[in-house]
Amino acid sequence: KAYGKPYDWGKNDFELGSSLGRGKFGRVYLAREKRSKFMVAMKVMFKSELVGGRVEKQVLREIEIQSHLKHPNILRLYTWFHDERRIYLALEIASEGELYKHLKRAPNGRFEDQRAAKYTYQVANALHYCHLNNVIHRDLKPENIMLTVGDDVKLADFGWAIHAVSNKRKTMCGTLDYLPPEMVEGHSYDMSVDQWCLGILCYEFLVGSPPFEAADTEKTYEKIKKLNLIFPKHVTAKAKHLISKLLQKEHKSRITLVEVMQHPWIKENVAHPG
Ligand SMILES: O=C(O)Cn1ncc2ncnc(NCCc3cnc(NC(=O)Nc4cccc(Cl)c4)s3)c21
Repeated sequence: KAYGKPYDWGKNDFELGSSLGRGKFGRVYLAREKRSKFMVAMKVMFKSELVGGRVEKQVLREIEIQSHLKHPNILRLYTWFHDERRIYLALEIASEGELYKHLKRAPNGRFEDQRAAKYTYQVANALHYCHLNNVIHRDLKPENIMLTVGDDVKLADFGWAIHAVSNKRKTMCGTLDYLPPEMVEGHSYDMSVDQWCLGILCYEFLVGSPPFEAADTEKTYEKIKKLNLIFPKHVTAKAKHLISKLLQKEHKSRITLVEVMQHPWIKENVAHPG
């Protein structure tokens, strides 16, 4: 083979194993690279479905973005390839699957401060790395965050969301809850949309549901624009301070990801951040 030219991987390099989960656009299998015996999570998508869903460009953008991102809290996309009918993504394995199902299964459907703060810190760290690489995730939510066997989170799915069929959020507008005001109002937006989403995520970790959840689209938009933030009494003052500093209507008033990682609520609840 020509040296210097990256090896072009194909499906014959891998043995597919059991199914790890199913999403809107395909299934995920445990897979092993034959020569090295390296294990991956192989996401297999049908081109016909992607074209139907008009998301093929997003998958290609995701591949372009994610294959260049290397960070301990971002799920690695090792390689990808396609045959006449399917596209394959060879992904890092996060054996605990989607964080969403762990949130639903936690006592009272919410995380304690230590766990919520640890995951908030790790997501802020991953987002900070993305922003340093001019990547805006824009679709942050518990379904797009994977959990490892070591209880660390991995940001995933830099394209469009897929949902594991079992614990899919009931209403397909789950993403809607996370939309910042500037996106609801169709205004221009910048990197700080991720800070807004991190605020929604942190709230959902501590409360078990997003702050502006409502019965329908219109009501959710109204609550986002009105920004009436109500905290249950178990949420501590420090946590409320951090979330309120992220859920600012004015993008420029949102605290930075570095300030999130240094916030007293994080310092107090995360053993050794960094
Ligand atoms: O819990 C599970 O779902 C199963 N499971 N269990 C363990 C495990 N370890 C790693 N990954 C898993 N699942 C794949 C997670 C994804 C990461 N990146 C993605 N990207 C994507 O779907 N892109 C995409 C698809 C269709 C259209 C468009 Cl626009 C974009 S999916 C795992």
